[in-house]
Amino acid sequence: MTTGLTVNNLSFHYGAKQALDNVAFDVAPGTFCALLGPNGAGKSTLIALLTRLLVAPQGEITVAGHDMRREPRRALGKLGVVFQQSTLDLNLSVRQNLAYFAALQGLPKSEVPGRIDAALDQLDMRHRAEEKARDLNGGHRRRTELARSLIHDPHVLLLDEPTVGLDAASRQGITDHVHELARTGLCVLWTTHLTDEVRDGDALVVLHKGQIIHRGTAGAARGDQSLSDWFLTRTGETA
Ligand SMILES: Nc1ncnc2c1ncn2[C@@H]1O[C@H](COP(=O)(O)OP(=O)(O)OP(=O)(O)O)[C@@H](O)[C@H]1O
Repeated sequence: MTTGLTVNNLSFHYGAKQALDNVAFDVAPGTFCALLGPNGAGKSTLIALLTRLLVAPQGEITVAGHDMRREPRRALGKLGVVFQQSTLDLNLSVRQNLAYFAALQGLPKSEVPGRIDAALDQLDMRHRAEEKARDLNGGHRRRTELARSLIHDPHVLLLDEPTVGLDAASRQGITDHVHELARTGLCVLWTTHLTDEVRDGDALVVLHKGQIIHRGTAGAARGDQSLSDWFLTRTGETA
């Protein structure tokens, strides 16, 4: 039994359209895994299945040893998620957004203030805690969402193209920070179509037209080429 993320034999159709075809991979604790795929590869569908927004008729998903089909509450309880679209309530403060999520997670009330402070400290956001989410820039909103995703001590962190719409400095900051979280033992799955967010030491899963066409370490995959050129030769798409 793994404490990370395991996906086996996962397929999904939207009507006649096959979005995922027999997808299988795993991500160990302490690993930053980049799920790289061009537009339409199936990344969002995979994230929807991993978060149970969609349920696949076939295949297995295990989160920290909990089977998503048989023990969905336990599996989801070990997951932290940052969706592609912001899900902050812009009329609430940073602290209120996190408190709302803590209540949804059923965390004991007495623990909530301490957990919020610890999560905000991790993202260097404690000094912004009382500001309305509406008044934050895109990078700080993302950091707030990342802090929120950590508040219940997940074992597995899923991020669906988390840098979309951010400026270069914010993109770099979030990418660095999540790599650091993986170094502290978290199992991270980061979907992207941008090869510059992937580092040589990262685990790499390449999804193309619903199928996994490569698994390995990014540095070993690209060899002497840039990852972008390697990706182009494998998929015919630029990234
Ligand atoms: N609701 C839907 N109904 C029908 N087909 C869909 C639906 N959602 C996605 N698809 C198709 O499934 C395939 C995978 O889409 P998905 O959104 O998962 O890819 P993606 O890798 O996340 O792409 P992007 O980076 O553009 O978000 C695509 O061919 C897409 O057109």
